[in-house]
Amino acid sequence: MTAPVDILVQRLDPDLPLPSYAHPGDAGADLVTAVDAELGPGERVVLPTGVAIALPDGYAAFVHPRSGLAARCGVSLVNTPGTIDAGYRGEIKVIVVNHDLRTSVSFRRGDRIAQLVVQRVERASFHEVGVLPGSDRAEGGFGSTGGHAAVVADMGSGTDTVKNSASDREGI
Ligand SMILES: O=c1ccn([C@H]2C[C@H](O)[C@@H](COP(=O)(O)OP(=O)(O)OP(=O)(O)O)O2)c(=O)[nH]1
Ligand SMILES: [Mg+2]
Repeated sequence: MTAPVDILVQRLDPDLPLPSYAHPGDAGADLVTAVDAELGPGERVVLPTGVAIALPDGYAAFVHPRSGLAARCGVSLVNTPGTIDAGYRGEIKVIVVNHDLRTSVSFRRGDRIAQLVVQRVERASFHEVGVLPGSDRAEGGFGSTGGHAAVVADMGSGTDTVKNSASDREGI
């Protein structure tokens, strides 16, 4: 295993843990909520985590959802992944959303709500040109290669459910 990157952490709430990996080899270090919260269907909230960090230059950290919360409760992050810049010294906050249409979800202080993935990032310098070099993909995008899911539109009572035909699904 490669040597870990040292990251300075300020504990803004002395009773809450530092970000921590559940297992060796995990990519994400879990973050906890510093406050209780209850989210109704479709609601969102910004939750404090009780920690601030100083990333080394050339790194960023990304706040990712936890798949267990997503699968069990429909909970994700509005801005997934949230970006923590190397120069940011404020408290890491997590913008949680309850995507479930029927069920509320509650969090208790100390619950693990998200995970922080630390990565090296490149800085780019942007050079304006009149014409870009050609490529095989060219301007194709947004499903241009096909193979995506069918759209099923419910047209309301008294009408049949309308499914897009395969030819409709070859891109937009
Ligand atoms: O989920 C997140 C996303 C961002 N941040 C903090 C760290 C980040 O460095 C800063 C700014 O984030 P971002 O650049 O995504 O937001 P912005 O809306 O562009 O704000 P700004 O104008 O401050 O850059 O907010 C969080 O604590 N949690
Ligand atoms: Mg920004």
